[in-house]
Amino acid sequence: MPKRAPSLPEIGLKTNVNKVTAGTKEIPNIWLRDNCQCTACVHDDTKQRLLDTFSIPKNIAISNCSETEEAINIQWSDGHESQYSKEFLEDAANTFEERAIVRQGITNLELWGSEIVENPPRVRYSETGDTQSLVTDLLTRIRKFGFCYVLDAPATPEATEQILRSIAFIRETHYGGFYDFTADLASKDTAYTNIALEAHTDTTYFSDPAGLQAFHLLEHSGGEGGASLLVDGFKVAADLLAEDPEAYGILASTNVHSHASGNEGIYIQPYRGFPVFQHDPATGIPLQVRWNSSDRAGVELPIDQVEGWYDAARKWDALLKQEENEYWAKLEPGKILVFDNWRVLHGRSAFTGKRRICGGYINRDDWISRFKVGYFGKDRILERLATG
Ligand SMILES: C[N+](C)(C)CCCC[C@H](N)C(=O)O
Ligand SMILES: O=C(O)CCC(=O)C(=O)O
Repeated sequence: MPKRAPSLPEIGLKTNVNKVTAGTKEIPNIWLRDNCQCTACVHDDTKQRLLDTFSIPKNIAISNCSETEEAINIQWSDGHESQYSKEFLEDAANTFEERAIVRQGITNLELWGSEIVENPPRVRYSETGDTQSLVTDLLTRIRKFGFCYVLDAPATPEATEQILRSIAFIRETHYGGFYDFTADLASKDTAYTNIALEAHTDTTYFSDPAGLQAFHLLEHSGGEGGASLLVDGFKVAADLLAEDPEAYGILASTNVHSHASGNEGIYIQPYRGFPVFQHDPATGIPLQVRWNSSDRAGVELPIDQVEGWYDAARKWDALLKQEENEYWAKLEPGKILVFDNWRVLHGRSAFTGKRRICGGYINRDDWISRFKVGYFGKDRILERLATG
């Protein structure tokens, strides 16, 4: 569990002016009143605000207040009574980084390169059917490393789907929901061929790219090749930032468009362009790598200025293709690969023969939600909603 900030602000009351303070910060009455957690202000089941925020008088004041070791009790000038735990108030006064931890489900990231082949993150499927602890272990490793294997899984689409659905519902796309594909161009996308695919993230053409992606190789017969490639996009982005901050800045600030246009009647593009690298503006924490050269459409620059973007992208591409950043592995029946498509790029070598893979996409918000419940617990999540 992340440690609470060591220097927590002293929570107290300035009774002479009837203000709640957290260290040197005065907590505005309107925020306090609006975030009363009583069951008249917050629906006990749905956790939604019942209070009409703007029915609170702009000059709401503290009529009476008392402080205990753990909490602050307030009688408001509108007659309402509220109680706030000091931990709740500490959270409100904390740094953006601290407040983001529970909201975004943040753990310490383990960046990796090709050396991960020595000890890749993995969990073991157990016949016990206790998928809840399996899922928490699986997602904790994915949150930390960006990917994890599920070993000893039944080599069936059914078992694969069941494991994915124990995380969250599978995302329906124009490829269907749970996918089971071979090189037959059943969908007009190069994934459904046997050519090599360089490291990329999927669904850059969706406004909200798939969060998790899973591959379970069920069969590869009568041929060779088809090795799987993983690259830690956050690690390589950090390397680019260190080596060429200008190139990094161009890729982090230039919007790029993408498309999926191979299937009859389907011409998908996101509602806006997105940069290759995205961070949380409040904390600088890396959020997403969006990279797919095959599906790239326009670069959102005046045409006579795009060369700088290409120069920066060439440097990024070269780093992605450095052996030290490439983790190659042969997937096999019973070994399910699940990875964070917002961080880890994937690819494959060309292959011959019949090769069949099943798996699914899960939305970012849905898998992070499931991770948070297992890692932080419901109570901690709920108590941080107003202050995150
Ligand atoms: C088979 N499966 C549905 C996983 C992939 C479909 C193709 C994904 C596409 N090439 C992209 O990069 O988004
Ligand atoms: O066939 C594979 O191993 C990967 C295919 C792929 O990159 C994809 O489906 O996005």
